[in-house]
Amino acid sequence: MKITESKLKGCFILELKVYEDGRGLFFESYNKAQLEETLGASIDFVQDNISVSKKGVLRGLHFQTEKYAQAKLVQVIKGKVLDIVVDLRRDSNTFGQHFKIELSSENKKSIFIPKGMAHGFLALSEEVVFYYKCDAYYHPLSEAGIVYNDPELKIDWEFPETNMILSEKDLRLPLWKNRKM
Ligand SMILES: Cc1cn([C@H]2C[C@H](O)[C@@H](COP(=O)(O)OP(=O)(O)O[C@H]3O[C@H](C)C(=O)[C@H](O)[C@H]3O)O2)c(=O)[nH]c1=O
Repeated sequence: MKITESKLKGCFILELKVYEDGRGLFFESYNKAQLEETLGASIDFVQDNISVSKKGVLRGLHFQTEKYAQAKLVQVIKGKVLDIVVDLRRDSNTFGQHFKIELSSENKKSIFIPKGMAHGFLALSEEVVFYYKCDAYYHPLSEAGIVYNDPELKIDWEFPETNMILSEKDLRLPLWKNRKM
């Protein structure tokens, strides 16, 4: 597995080693020891999530606050997404900046997203199966987010806004300047 740090400190891109043969292929989607060695810290995921999205679905930008903040290991099992991570950490020199990457079942890349980040993705293929591990449980009262088209974040989703599909909840998410801390 090749691991490189993104421009957001602590957010890593994992390129998994794929073993192909006449039957198909195999790859380790998660290896605790290798990830902990990279992080220099322990990681204990407690919840796995799967979402299925059709082309144009945008889920995000989401995060959980305070003690329910989640670190995530995200990957695409089927299809392709544009994945976006926003640095919410006030003491970070990339505070307010975002990192974007294409994740797909083809490139088999995954990203480790540390606590203190907002996360979202846009489905670029007809169907996307998105799978991710979280190191804190879902806690609805701690759910928070930032609206996808916030004028300060200036995220280019590289997709026609008229073709985007968002939940009512996500359309009503606050601006960056009004986000829940
Ligand atoms: C996140 C979550 C949701 N739910 C329930 C709550 C709703 O009734 C339903 C759909 O939830 P939601 O619309 O928040 O799902 P997404 O829009 O995919 O949310 C995710 O979107 C982005 C990409 C993320 O990174 C977050 O982890 C997560 O917020 O599942 C649960 O039961 N457990 C959970 O952990």
